[in-house]
Amino acid sequence: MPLNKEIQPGDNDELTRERLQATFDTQQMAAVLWDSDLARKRRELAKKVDKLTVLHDSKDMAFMTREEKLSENARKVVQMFAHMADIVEDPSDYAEVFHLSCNAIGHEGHPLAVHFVMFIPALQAQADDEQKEKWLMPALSLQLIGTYAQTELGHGTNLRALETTATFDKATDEFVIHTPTVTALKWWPGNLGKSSNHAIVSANLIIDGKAYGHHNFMVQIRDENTHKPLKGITVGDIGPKMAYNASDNGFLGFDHHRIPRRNMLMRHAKVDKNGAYTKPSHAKIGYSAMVHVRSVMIGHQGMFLGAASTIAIRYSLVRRQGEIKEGSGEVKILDYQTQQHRLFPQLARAYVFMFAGKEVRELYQKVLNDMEKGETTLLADLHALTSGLKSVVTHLCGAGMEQCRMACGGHGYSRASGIPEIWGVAVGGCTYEGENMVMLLQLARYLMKAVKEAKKGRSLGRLVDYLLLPQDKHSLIGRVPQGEYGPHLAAFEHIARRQIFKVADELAKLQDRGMSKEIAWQKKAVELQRAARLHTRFYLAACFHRKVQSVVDGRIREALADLYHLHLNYELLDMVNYALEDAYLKADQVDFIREDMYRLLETIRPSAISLVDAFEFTDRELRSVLGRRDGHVYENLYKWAKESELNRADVRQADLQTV
Ligand SMILES: Cc1cc2nc3c(=O)[nH]c(=O)nc-3n(C[C@H](O)[C@H](O)[C@H](O)COP(=O)(O)OP(=O)(O)OC[C@H]3O[C@@H](n4cnc5c(N)ncnc54)[C@H](O)[C@@H]3O)c2cc1C
Repeated sequence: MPLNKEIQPGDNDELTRERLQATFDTQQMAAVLWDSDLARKRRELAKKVDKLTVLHDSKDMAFMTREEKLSENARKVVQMFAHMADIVEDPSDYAEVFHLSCNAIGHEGHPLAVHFVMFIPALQAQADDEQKEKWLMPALSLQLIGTYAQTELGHGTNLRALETTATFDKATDEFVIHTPTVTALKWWPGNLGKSSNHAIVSANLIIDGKAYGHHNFMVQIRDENTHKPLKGITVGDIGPKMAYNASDNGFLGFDHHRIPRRNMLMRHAKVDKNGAYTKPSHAKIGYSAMVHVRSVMIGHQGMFLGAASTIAIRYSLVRRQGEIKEGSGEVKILDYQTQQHRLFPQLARAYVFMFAGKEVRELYQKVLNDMEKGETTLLADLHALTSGLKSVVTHLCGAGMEQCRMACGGHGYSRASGIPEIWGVAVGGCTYEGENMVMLLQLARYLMKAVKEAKKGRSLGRLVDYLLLPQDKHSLIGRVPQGEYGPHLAAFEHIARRQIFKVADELAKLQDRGMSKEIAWQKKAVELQRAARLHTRFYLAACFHRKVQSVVDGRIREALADLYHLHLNYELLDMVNYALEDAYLKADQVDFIREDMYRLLETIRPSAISLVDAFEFTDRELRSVLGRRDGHVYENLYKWAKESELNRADVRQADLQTV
């Protein structure tokens, strides 16, 4: 039995030869990436979806109009729920259901996406017991379909400036929801435009003329039977986007629309019938729905980059172009060092983003459990961690996927590669759930607080403990026996710590000179977001280290360690200017890192196919001709092109206009 369980009869010979070189069992590696139980569930689920033709794309999504995509995904999501009990082992297992959705529907969205990703988690976290009783079961059984409406046409990041109002009317025990200006229209919420009949709406709470800031309200927006917008409500779709075009992101306006007082989500903040307001125990407690999405999106981004890496690496093993040695025949493009240097670091990032996603989901679960008991100490840590990870991971994913696309040459630019669709979806993550730059600055604020504590010899939280440690003057990279990577990780730590303290000192100096705190912050904002990025990249490297250490199987651990060491080298070179500034690294050490990175590219090359096979993406899920598991790319590219709507007739009426 070959170690690589992906080998199947009928595969392209080149890929089979590649797969026979595997030094580890791909299914065991899949268990490290997904956890063994989920990996098993994913495999079984994919087989069931293969047999259920109602869940298959009726034609390639690339050839569909937006309206066709929306209808197609509405059809499939209904079928998905109708067959849910036969396909998934545990419908409450988010990861399993997400895998089903990736196979059946893809990444461009469906009418129930925000309902499950944001609406239900927001209800779970912010509704009180009585409200949960009323709305949660109907939501879970799809009697009501909801979205999360926070962003407005005029304001996204600056939540304090949101204009929608919820004014308490004591006489009727109701809130009056109103959109006072065009810029107050809710804008962007997913599945608002056409699909949802309810929305959790963020609005500025006003009682007796006093504003209490934005709070969340459950608002029915469409009739349950006719699906028509209710009186006083204007709702529609915001039009086509870069991607997510199977999703109906929408706009929403209210004309003095009345809802019962008890429609304010009251687990934390409360308003009684006399208009008395009780504030939440923690200022950020209402953000839990956003933190939830951030905590799942890290792993999803890892999956997106993993998918793009799978496509590009498989294709690079099928594609031959040019010769390395004249006369010895065309080589697989993955044999070029430049191609390896382009792709393997992206693969390593995909792995570590998946691992970080898992760590963060575990922390989120812990924070949720704590919050049930009224304990909120870890919420700030989680907020800081997810803010940094969300920003760094989405940014690096976007950049990494673009490398994957370019590595596929012209065919990468075709929708047949599948990369443009995944890329478009992935980079949306740079903006939603908190715009990246803004999130980095929020993490920077936390880091500046942590410096203040560190200077008093105290730690603000586990993730910033390292700020208490002394700074080494010089790195030991290249000065310890070959194969020891402790000094590499120490370099990440050093670079992050130095930048964090440096910018804290600079801020303090500006303020000592009489500059206000706010203006000083502006003067150092770019340096502050750099500090946040470096802190997060250290976290990611340390997370990779923890994962490698936790693996028991020797062969898996060795293969994973190669990827980890490549990651350390590649990322360090990417940020080497910080280590050169204070002469922490010397030029010969930088050369050492580079040479070791080139060595690792060669080491990883024979395992490349197995490292991507280990993601166990199905062809149905990848939706890529280039990334086909069996490697039969060319004949299928030709077949795919023939499906183009422009090929339906040899000559169309419009073609005659130009002759
Ligand atoms: C695909 C997608 C899906 C979405 N889904 C939803 C949804 O379901 N529900 C919902 O409510 N919203 C949704 N949104 C909206 C999203 O949450 C907002 O777009 C996001 O919060 C950013 O707000 P904005 O668009 O107003 O950008 P802005 O806040 O206007 O930001 C524009 C630029 O200004 C900069 N900037 C802004 N403030 C600062 C600051 N304080 N310091 C430094 N720089 C700053 C930003 O860095 C950015 O570069 C979605 C958006 C997208 C793209």
